[in-house]
Amino acid sequence: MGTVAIFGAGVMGETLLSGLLRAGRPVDALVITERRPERAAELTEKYGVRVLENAEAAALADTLVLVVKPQDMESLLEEVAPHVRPGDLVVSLAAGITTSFVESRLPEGRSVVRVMPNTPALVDQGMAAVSGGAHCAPEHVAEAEALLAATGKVVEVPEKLQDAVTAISGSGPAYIFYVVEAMIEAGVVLGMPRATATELVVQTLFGAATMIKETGQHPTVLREQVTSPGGTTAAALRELDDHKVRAAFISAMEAAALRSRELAGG
Ligand SMILES: NC(=O)C1=CN([C@@H]2O[C@H](COP(=O)(O)OP(=O)(O)OC[C@H]3O[C@@H](n4cnc5c(N)ncnc54)[C@H](O)[C@@H]3O)[C@@H](O)[C@H]2O)C=CC1
Ligand SMILES: O=C(O)[C@@H]1CCC=N1
Repeated sequence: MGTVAIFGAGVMGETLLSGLLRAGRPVDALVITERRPERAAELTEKYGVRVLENAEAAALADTLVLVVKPQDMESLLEEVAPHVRPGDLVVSLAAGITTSFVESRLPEGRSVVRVMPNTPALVDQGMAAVSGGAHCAPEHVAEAEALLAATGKVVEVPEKLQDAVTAISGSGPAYIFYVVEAMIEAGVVLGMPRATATELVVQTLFGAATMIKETGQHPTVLREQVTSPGGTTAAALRELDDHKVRAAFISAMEAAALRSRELAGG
């Protein structure tokens, strides 16, 4: 088994690291790099993983997974580029960063896969989309898929759809947490103790998500089943429509996709 190096062990780097370990990858087949020494020490203590400098890790690894912020990608690529050999695979998880951006900073002909993961990977319920670059064979894409499959579902998409993926499943968990926060606040306004409101909202979210997944029915059908004529749900949904919540979601996700397109430009 080749060595996987994770460059940048923040939220998403740790999520991937812990997922690979849970999936049974030996810790000595993994290394991380991390600019913040206290963060590196924390992860070594927690997982027993080796921490190397970027150049050392690049020289050692066959699979290089880049998990720094888009703004830090340029300088990271400068450090690792001289050490990326022809058979290596470079996997970028950074929002907005295209395969051609990465390829152009590496020696000619290197294999690059762009991935958009999400944080539910932390509980093995991730959703990731992968796209191969110009010098990728199907086995390179399959290798990246296998890495991400350790933490959830993976689909392959044409790279031009990656900004949309970022807006849907990459940022998506944050929209759901926002809705959950709002529903808990509403419960408190209605006189419910916060802990009980939280329990009711979280189980309702879990139940609704499970219904969508397991019944295979369209969300519109499921929503109609809850909406009695002249009842409480109809009263609530009219308020949501009056406040243009559906249109707000579309605008919000268009803004996310636009921001993803901007990020490679710095
Ligand atoms: N957090 C999320 O929900 C998602 C994040 N992503 C992408 O993952 C990437 C990382 O995001 P987060 O983990 O949230 O950010 P983060 O800020 O938590 O982690 C980035 C880590 O990289 C380290 N770092 C920066 N430059 C470095 C360098 N040159 N060498 C070594 N380490 C370096 C930082 O110290 C930090 O710990 C971003 O590009 C983001 O677009 C993608 C999908 C979801
Ligand atoms: O907010 C961001 O830029 C990253 C990408 C997707 C989720 N978080």
